[in-house]
Amino acid sequence: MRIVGLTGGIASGKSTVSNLFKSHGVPVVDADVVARDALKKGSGGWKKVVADFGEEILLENGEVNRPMLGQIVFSDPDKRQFLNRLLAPHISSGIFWEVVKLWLKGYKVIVLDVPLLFEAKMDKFTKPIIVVWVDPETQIKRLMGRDKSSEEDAGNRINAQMPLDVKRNKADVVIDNTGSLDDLNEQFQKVLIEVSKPLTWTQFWLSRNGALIILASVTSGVVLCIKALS
Ligand SMILES: CC(C)(COP(=O)(O)OP(=O)(O)OC[C@H]1O[C@@H](n2cnc3c(N)ncnc32)[C@H](O)[C@@H]1O)[C@@H](O)C(=O)NCCC(=O)NCCS
Ligand SMILES: Nc1ncnc2c1ncn2[C@@H]1O[C@H](COP(=O)(O)OP(=O)(O)OP(=O)(O)O)[C@@H](O)[C@H]1O
Repeated sequence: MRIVGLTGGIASGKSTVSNLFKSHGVPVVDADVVARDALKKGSGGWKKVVADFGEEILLENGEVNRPMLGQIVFSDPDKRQFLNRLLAPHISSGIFWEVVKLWLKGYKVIVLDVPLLFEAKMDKFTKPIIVVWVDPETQIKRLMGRDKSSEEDAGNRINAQMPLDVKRNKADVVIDNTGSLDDLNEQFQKVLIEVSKPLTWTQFWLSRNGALIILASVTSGVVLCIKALS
């Protein structure tokens, strides 16, 4: 199985690229969705967050007040690190099980859309790594436009992540999303060809079909040995 890493900065366009992958039949595991599940009322992550941040971060219905928690953690690096440490085990296990589900379904290529792929050191499990890059002016403009946030809030969120230029230097493939959606789509078509190339042998043996071949070979080998010895 080929596990493609998709990352970038906040509002650089990862979800937009994810949607292109999905529309071409390539499944995507979205770490933001997994992280949201990890904070759902009653979950393990929710219990830890309520215990440590207090009930004042809850809405009346008992769900976490995400904008309020965001205000707290994106303006205070220590609190953000603390939240990251609380949620990291829940997010990584959630991603792991999503990958297992797709493996069982027999997908050969899947995409992990993880904003903090490098920060969380998950890059070592993915190849190739695609970084969606935008220039700083476009990034803050799109972030403020999408979230209806102030320049200060948007700046705090951007500064909470590894600089996008550093991520770009760590990439196998860079998508420059500073231009129009048509420009993005044009670059995406080349990326799609790249990630759809035949699997390497290692990736093949790690896929469900590869594992089934190994299992069938081992089983028939054992049966033949037993027959030969009896
Ligand atoms: C603080 C929270 C509640 C704010 O929720 P909100 O709905 O406002 O934002 P949302 O979750 O949609 O995240 C939007 C973007 O913010 C960035 N972001 C989220 N968490 C972090 C973080 N801890 N550090 C840096 N950037 C982050 C990502 O680029 C993400 O795509 C939420 O972001 C959260 O629970 N974060 C911690 C979990 C986490 O690390 N998520 C990232 C998945 S790898
Ligand atoms: N090429 C583009 N031209 C114009 N707008 C774009 C382009 N690409 C993305 N956008 C817009 O920019 C905003 C951010 O894009 P998107 O949500 O895909 O970013 P993201 O990297 O997934 O963000 P996050 O880190 O918050 O999950 C969205 O409103 C999206 O519609």
